[in-house]
Amino acid sequence: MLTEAENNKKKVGEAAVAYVKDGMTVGLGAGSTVNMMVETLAKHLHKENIQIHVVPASIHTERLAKKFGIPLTDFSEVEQLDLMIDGADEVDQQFQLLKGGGGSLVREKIIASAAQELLIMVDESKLVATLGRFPLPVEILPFGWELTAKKLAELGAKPKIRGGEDKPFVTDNQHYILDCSFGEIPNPQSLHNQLKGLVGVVETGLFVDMVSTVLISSDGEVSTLSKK
Ligand SMILES: O=C(CO)[C@H](O)[C@H](O)COP(=O)(O)O
Repeated sequence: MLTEAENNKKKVGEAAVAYVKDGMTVGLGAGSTVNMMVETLAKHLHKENIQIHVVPASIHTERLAKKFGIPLTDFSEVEQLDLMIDGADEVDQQFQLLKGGGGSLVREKIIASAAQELLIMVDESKLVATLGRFPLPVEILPFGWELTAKKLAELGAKPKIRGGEDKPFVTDNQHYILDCSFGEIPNPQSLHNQLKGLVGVVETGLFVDMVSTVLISSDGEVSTLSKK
């Protein structure tokens, strides 16, 4: 028996796989919504007799795709993807995203930047007027992370090392993540630019002007918001 949250993830995943067509190269993000969607995608490919190739954004997503027999590819073979399907931690009214709660923001952003369309799956609770309720994940180099945290604090954040100082969480890229509470982020592009200007910052979880379509689940129903 699925919980309400799991059912919402299942339904939004079912809606997302309908965008996957024969011959596509598809990026798959990371996180619990994507995890649930991978099995649904495998069933969709089988049922519709569709052949695709997938670029996964995390080692975990890669393992899941392999488990369900979904063919993989990478950037040594493809330059452009037709579609990227991913989750998000927050979506604002301008379709700007805050991502990285699952720790895969760098690879997700690389794949999304190579995709013609970025399709985001969320439940209603992730829609916000302004980004910033969820602490912003910032991927950083482990070397000198304490200094990078201080620099982020000088820019107004309250940075916390993910996993704790004794055993920081290590990303698939062998980096750390600082979860940074900035309060409201009215101008995501400007904050992103400021953070990227710091030595030691690899990437931020702000995905600005990348999304075309957001699928939103609520009470087991899915609605679609598309950017004009
Ligand atoms: O950005 C992400 C991973 O880096 C995830 O897409 C985001 O954290 C949402 O995850 P979930 O589907 O578990 O709520």
